[in-house]
Amino acid sequence: MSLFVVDRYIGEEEDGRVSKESQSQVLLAKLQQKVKEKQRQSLTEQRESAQNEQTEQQDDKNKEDADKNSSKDHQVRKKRKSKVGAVCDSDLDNSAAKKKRKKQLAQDVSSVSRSNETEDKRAKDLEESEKDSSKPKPEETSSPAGYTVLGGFDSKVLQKVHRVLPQWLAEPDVIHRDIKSNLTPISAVPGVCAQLLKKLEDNGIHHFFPVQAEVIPAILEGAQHGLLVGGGGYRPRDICVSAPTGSGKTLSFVIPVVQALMQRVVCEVRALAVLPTKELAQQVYKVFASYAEGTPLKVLMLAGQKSFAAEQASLSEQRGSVRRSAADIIVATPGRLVDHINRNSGLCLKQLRFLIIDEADRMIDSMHQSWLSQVVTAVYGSGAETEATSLFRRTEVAFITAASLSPPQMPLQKLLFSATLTQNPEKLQQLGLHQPRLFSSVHSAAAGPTQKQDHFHFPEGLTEYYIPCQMSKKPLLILHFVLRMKLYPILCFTNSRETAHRLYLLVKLFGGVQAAEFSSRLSPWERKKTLKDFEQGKIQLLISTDAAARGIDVTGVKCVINYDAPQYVRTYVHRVGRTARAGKAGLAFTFLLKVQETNFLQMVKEAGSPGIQKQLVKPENLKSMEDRYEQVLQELADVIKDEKSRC
Ligand SMILES: Nc1ncnc2c1ncn2[C@@H]1O[C@H](COP(=O)(O)OP(=O)(O)OP(=O)(O)O)[C@@H](O)[C@H]1O
Repeated sequence: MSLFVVDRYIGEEEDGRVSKESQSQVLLAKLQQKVKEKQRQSLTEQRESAQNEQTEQQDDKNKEDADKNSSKDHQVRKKRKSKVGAVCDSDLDNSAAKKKRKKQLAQDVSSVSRSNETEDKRAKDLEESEKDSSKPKPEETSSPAGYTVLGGFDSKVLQKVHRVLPQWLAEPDVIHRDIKSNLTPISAVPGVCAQLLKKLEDNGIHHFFPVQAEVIPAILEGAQHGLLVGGGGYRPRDICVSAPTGSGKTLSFVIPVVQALMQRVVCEVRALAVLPTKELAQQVYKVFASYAEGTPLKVLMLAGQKSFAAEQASLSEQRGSVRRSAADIIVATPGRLVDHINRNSGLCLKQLRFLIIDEADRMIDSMHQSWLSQVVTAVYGSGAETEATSLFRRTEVAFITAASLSPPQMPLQKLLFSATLTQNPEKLQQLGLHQPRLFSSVHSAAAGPTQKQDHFHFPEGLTEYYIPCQMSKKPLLILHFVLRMKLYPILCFTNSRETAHRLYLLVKLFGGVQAAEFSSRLSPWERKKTLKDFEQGKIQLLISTDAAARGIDVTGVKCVINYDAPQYVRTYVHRVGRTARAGKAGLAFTFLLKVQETNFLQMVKEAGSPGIQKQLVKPENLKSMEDRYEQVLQELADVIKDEKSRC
């Protein structure tokens, strides 16, 4: 048996420090232990078999001698019968045989002791090597049992293996992060049709943001010869976009998809956008619906806002004797989408051309729900009826050969968008991307091989602060912040819905600000209404769980407060990204307990934050609020008690 030591990239956490407890060492130690057990076992077996052999040999000898003796006795007895005086001769023979037997026995004993000596020596060696196991020697590599022992238990320096990204990840098309100084007039971006340009103008959009100026032409290029083939007659490349929060990623897929589909003749589901939450689906649905207006395209949402039956009814319509799709573009959440696929509700994805995965890193994390594999099966799955009627062949991504290109291809192009797109190739692998092309504001190659995987760009207009505080003073501090600084509208995040609810009750009881809560405590309808009120300025302070951390686009949020520090850097990036959107300025404050400070600041720094400043609040500034605060705490206790009794 031989072991191979493979230097493997074991993640960024291990970078720079060699851990004794690293998985590979533990595994190696286990293997070595097993090898030693085997060696000991084989030694015991060898010793036993040697002893057995000798005992057998001895038995055989004795038997042989006995046989010889008996035949001699027989002859002697014969002779006795003939010669009486021959007795002495026979006695002489017997004594010679005894002597011979003794000599043989002595030889056997000495050979056994010799062999025992060798075995003892081996066992001794093994014991010694075990005692000295922390310092294995190279000679140990050849053991009697034929095992090869590699490595040892001493702490040796592991060879540092740098992350090597695939070329498409290492060398992306770079997107400028600074929106304001990199605006492109909408008419200067090639490929956008007059109808959509007018629509953009009508919506007050005169310039494209950097991400839009790069990504819109790239998607359009894949559809310039119609929906069947991309540039050069090949299947279009999948597109991944990693750009800061609020940089305008939504329009960068809405515009090219609407344009690519607007010339269609027959209504079929050709674009599917999947988003993690109902609220985000609703938001993207609105943008699609707005730009599809005035075209023949129909946009539909499958996110559980309506009943399943109502959604099912809206999916298709009867035209004469055939049922036809009633949607060209569907915006869905993964759960509802899978429901429709599994319950055969009439959702047909056989003509799907664009699969848009927004908040892609979050969607990859929810891949265990296998929503993507179900969509892909629905796209490529064979159906007798479609095979017969369809002009086009659908084949999953594979090697391109002359034969595979001969029939007209109906490709499925995947478009991925996120502010925190993972650079982990193993995670991206799950998406089955075809010759992907990455557009990113983070240039990995330029940043060097030691750059952390979780490295992101923050919006240019964002200013970050942290406020050191004590647990008991946090509620009072937030009241001070909200009521004194008046940076409305404020979006405040907590780590649980219970905290969000209590904080909301406290602020409401204290008075002086229009507050609301946003979490899974509310029904979908209440959540929708709350967001609308917040957008319209009816709510000045929205206290929310991470339900509103991602993607939610509320224009003009001036300030984000992390009442509870987020545990993960991605959560932080998305939370603070609710402000400083579309090139505007914004503030983010994070309350940090003493114990959280070091780790949190390190995490944010490593994530690529341009700098987070310390903001101190003098205790005397809180003095004037303390009496009222104590009184409100009493009232809060009563309200909570009352709520509990009603549950
Ligand atoms: N070219 C543009 N000109 C002016 N405003 C724009 C333009 N493009 C987008 N916006 C506005 O910028 C805001 C942010 O856009 P969007 O929601 O698409 O950002 P995003 O990159 O998807 O952010 P997130 O990562 O947080 O989801 C929206 O209010 C949108 O209307």
